[in-house]
Amino acid sequence: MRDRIVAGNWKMNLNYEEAIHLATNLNAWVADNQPIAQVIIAPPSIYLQTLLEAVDEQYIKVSSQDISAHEKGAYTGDISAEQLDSIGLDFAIIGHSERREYQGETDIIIAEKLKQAFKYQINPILCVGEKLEEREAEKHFDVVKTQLLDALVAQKPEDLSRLIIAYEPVWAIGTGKTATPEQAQEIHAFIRKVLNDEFGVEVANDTSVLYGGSVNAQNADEIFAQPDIDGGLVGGASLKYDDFVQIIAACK
Ligand SMILES: O=C[C@H](O)COP(=O)(O)O
Repeated sequence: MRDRIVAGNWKMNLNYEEAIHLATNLNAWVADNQPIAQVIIAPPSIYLQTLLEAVDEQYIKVSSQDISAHEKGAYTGDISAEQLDSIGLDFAIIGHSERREYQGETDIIIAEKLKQAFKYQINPILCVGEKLEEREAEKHFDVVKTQLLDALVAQKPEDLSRLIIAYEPVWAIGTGKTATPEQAQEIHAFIRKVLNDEFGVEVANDTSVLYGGSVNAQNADEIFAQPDIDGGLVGGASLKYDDFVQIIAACK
């Protein structure tokens, strides 16, 4: 059985008080409602340690939004896997399309980040997904396959048991345009086929593949009902308590 997961990527939103307020309310909701899905929050890095202490890890896991490709040294602003591990953090989003676009992250850099995560037993949420022009040119399967293989072939096979994948079509992120459940299912099944062909049936069957891109309280049910969609990576709607708990509850 694959893990069902709903992760909230807060991106660069919420001040300190808002972050504590949302995290503690979510923690209480999860404790009361015991959802099937593992709930993860990915706050800005400045709040990671505080939120690790503010929530109960049996209810909510805390994730970094990024990880350095380097072990240590003169990399101003970076946070290393070892540092994240040293505060007890178990998850990191890697290769989000906003970092690919605004920070120039390539598949080669992303492969290095994954190696660092695995070295320190951090579970990476690897983001892949095509841009609008790539979808319109019907290149989305090729783009996603290349992103997956470039990131994963360099990893040790035994580390792949920690892997979580998030398929996020760039044209659906923050735009209000969601992939239809059928479009999302089609590419999630394709991702599983690539995993099967390259890394074997166990990795294909056991890796949770999340959908991200304008998931909200209204569309979550239908998206999460697809057989190859194991949950969601949620941006905007994860900042609103009422919406996010409905999305968590929709992941059955
Ligand atoms: O990491 C989350 C995604 O970028 C989705 O963001 P969104 O739900 O605001 O479209």
